[in-house]
Amino acid sequence: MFVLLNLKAYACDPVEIAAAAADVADETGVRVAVAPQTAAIGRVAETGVETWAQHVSGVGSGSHTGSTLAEAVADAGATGTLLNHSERRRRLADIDAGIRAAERAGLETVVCANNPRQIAAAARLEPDAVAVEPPELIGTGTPVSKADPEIVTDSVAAAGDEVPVLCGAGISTGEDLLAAAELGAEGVLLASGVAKADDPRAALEALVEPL
Ligand SMILES: O=C(CO)COP(=O)(O)O
Repeated sequence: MFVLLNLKAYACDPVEIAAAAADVADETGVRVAVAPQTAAIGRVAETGVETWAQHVSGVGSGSHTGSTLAEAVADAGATGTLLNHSERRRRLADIDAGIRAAERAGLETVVCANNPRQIAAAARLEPDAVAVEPPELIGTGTPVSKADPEIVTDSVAAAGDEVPVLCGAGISTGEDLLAAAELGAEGVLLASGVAKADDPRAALEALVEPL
């Protein structure tokens, strides 16, 4: 299972969480990546943890003020990027351009979507993986794998054989992770369960413990 930890814009210490994630990955062999704020990518990557961007713009270098270049986040140490997160929705053409920009920069891509229909469309754009996250469950602590297991199994079917599916929203425990795996997800995307925890290291350790 791939554990992709999205720190969003939470008021957490990204380096402390990244160092804990690097240790947990080393100690358990579980693939754990951290997606911090863009400005923290370099500092997070220095911990040795697999580092992702939360978003890249679908542009190359040029006159694009305020954009986030895929090449720039790759230079800073990121090896992958989320695209079209529920809190950063893009139009289809922008998602396509974002995937192509990420590919040019050598970044792995996970395209997020709300439901199995959107997962089918996202998978046709040929990202490395897709992630289904029902927006109504994000940040609730109610795991998608329990509240709406069919959205995961239907997304796995919709994505087809070629594109792995992650699931997210409300995932915070090892039990949630196992449930996601049983539904066919190859990873989880999570945020508040670790980023807002009093002890993020302990939260991460407990999360991967049953794997
Ligand atoms: O949006 C998410 C991850 O990208 C899920 O957030 P929560 O884990 O806080 O529900």
